[in-house]
Amino acid sequence: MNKKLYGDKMRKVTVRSPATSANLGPGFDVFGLCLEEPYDIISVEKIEDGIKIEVDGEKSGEIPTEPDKNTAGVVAKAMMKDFNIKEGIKIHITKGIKPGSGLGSSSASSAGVAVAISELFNLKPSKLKLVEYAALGEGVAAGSPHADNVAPAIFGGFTMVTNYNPLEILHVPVEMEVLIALPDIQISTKEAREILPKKIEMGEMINNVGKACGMVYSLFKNDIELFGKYMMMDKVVEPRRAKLIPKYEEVKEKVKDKVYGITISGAGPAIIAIPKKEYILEVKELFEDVWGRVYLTKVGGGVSVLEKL
Ligand SMILES: Nc1ncnc2c1ncn2[C@@H]1O[C@H](COP(=O)(O)OP(=O)(O)O)[C@@H](O)[C@H]1O
Ligand SMILES: N[C@@H](CCOP(=O)(O)O)C(=O)O
Repeated sequence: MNKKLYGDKMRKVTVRSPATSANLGPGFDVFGLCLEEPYDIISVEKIEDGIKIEVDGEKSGEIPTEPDKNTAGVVAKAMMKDFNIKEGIKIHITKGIKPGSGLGSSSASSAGVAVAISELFNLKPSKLKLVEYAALGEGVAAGSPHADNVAPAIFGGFTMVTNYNPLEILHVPVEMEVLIALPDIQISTKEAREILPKKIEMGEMINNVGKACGMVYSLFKNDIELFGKYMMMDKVVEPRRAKLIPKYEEVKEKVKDKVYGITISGAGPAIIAIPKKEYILEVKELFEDVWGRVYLTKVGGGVSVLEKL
């Protein structure tokens, strides 16, 4: 971090905002995991007035720069109003996370800008409050302000959104290596939510609550095998979205003895797997052959400040 004396004269803050993997099977709209890679780099700089947004990097041509349509702009606008900030800001986003990937691309911008603004104007909100602001961005990207990506992006580790209105987040720090495959297609979260049922059967509910409880228990017992087993047992969302991802079922079957768990990351098409140590490279190569891009990464610690000027 740049250690210049900034005091009141701080002009610019740059943060690294990570990808996140939501749902983890049975924890739809509740569970989220922060990843170390990929990530967006976001800087927020004071200007005279207004909110200006510039975007470059992965598929940046597809991302709106109007503040009301960009997730970062929506978050910035709300924070500046609530904290009565009279100056303007320029937000520069370098996308490292492909939009429509199932890796919380839109949320990374929301979470990153929330942290950068709070540092730049010395606002000191709680982490929970930052998640609340960041979740507003998801309203424009996904059509609902779900917080299961922004929560791990801000807290790091594994998070559970246990209540909306008021928002409640539980945080569990975890260490784990994960493989993320990114097939070369885009899935809009909004559309992947529309194919889900509005109501589910009692049996499906009992299954998913049971498996989700098992996953949380296994984290506290450090039992990665049990965590991965339950992660693959979602009966509600994953089976309905699996058909959107080419070769997903086929590959899942092929690697079932080489990973502790595998499921769709967020709304897809990204796939998250927890590989058994001895098969990491084998599974990585298989994913690369079928889907192209693969990240071998770890659970991360959340948005970090890179520079203050
Ligand atoms: N700052 C941003 N970063 C990424 N996507 C954004 C941003 N602002 C708005 N969007 C829009 O959000 C949508 C991508 O979000 P979403 O479908 O939830 O995918 P992801 O899983 O990658 O977050 C795209 O329509 C994109 O144009
Ligand atoms: N719970 C949401 C998560 C969407 O995550 P994203 O990374 O695809 O934006 C859902 O599954 O719809």
